[in-house]
Amino acid sequence: MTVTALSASVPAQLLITGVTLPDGSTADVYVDGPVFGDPSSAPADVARLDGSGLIALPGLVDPHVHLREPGREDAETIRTGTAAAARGGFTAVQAMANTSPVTDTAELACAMAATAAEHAACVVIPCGAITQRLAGEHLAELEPIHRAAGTMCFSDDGKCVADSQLMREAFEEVRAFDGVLAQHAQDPRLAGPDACCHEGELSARLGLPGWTTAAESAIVARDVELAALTGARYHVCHVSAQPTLDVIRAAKARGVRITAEATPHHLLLTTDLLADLDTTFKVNPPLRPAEHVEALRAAVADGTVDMIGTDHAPHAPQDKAKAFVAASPGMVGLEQSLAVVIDTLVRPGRLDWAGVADRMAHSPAALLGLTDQGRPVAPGEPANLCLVDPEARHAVDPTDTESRSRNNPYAGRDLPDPVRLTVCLGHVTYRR
Ligand SMILES: NC(=O)N[C@@H](CC(=O)O)C(=O)O
Ligand SMILES: [Zn+2]
Ligand SMILES: [Zn+2]
Repeated sequence: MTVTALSASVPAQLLITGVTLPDGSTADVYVDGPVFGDPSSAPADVARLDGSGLIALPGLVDPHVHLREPGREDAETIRTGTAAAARGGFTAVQAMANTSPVTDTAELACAMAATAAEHAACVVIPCGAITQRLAGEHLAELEPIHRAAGTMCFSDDGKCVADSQLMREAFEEVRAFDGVLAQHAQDPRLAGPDACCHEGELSARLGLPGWTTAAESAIVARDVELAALTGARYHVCHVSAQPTLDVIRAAKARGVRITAEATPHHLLLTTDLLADLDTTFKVNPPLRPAEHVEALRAAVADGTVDMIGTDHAPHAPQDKAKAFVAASPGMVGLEQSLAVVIDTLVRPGRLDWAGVADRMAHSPAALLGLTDQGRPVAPGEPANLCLVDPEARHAVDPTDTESRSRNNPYAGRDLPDPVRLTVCLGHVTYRR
């Protein structure tokens, strides 16, 4: 099993025979350098791979990962985080801005892109901050970041932009280049920095500060009005709660330009995992009861939730080995994202492979403005591929990872082990 940085390889030539495409048809797929070629034009001695029983998805795109570089390279780096991405089938990721320093200037966005060009195993898009230092007081260099780094998406993720007027001004600035604001929806008065458990019977019993679903849905409802007012695009990070889904449905019905993502952990895990106060399961927004998990699955299936975003959030051991209220929130997710989608949505018959390609490649690529990602697996298209064995399974081992961190909420769980091969713009970035 190998993971390779893009800069350390040349585009490959590879013929994958008899593979199943997302629409259910069978075809040969020919990786001819950076594009897919016509299989009948492949040379007789080309390297071959038997694709029977395998699914050829487009390379997956993750709109929400934390790579921790610069500032917390002990927890993750661009190299290790994108290696985990390649192993998870991803060919592009958006790196959130809550690094140290925060990605709030054009210079810092370009520095991240330069590091990625040297070390990354997939395409890395720097997300720009909405406000300077994520402090929620003054706007960051929105338009300069867009101009310098091609960034379309801006977010204070980790923090909520609570100031309505500042949010309005940010919408107005990104509207000019058709950019999008991605909100970490957490009203800081309803769910403050200590909030760490879904507000309900369990938070009361454990004595943990509650995180009401209204803290999420109220912010999204406000932002919908600002998106409608300004005509700008709006994206909801890591939706966790049923009332928020109602707000998103109503906004879409009104024609507001809104998209939303769900994480794999909110699609599988429930709040009762907090009963033993294991900080691995501490995350923002918190794990919710089963009725919210079910509502989220239905929303991904019907398209109310447009895409999957892992919110891959690696943390060093000492930041998790603390009292529950003091521990850092977040969990890794890149290497198990497709596995969780298969078990929660594909196997139960709620999403077909074309749906997976849409929620995990086409939709996030459109959000980020990536024209060469999330495209069909077809001759003439960019050679981005995630080759999937839908039957393989294993017990998840948190130490068997490309990530530098081990805060894996699926430890010991029986899950699919689907990714056989990842190809990014013709480069074989992962092969098992
Ligand atoms: N999700 C989390 O609990 N933590 C994220 C920040 C975030 O996505 O809000 C992190 O950066 O660790
Ligand atoms: Zn967040
Ligand atoms: Zn995040």
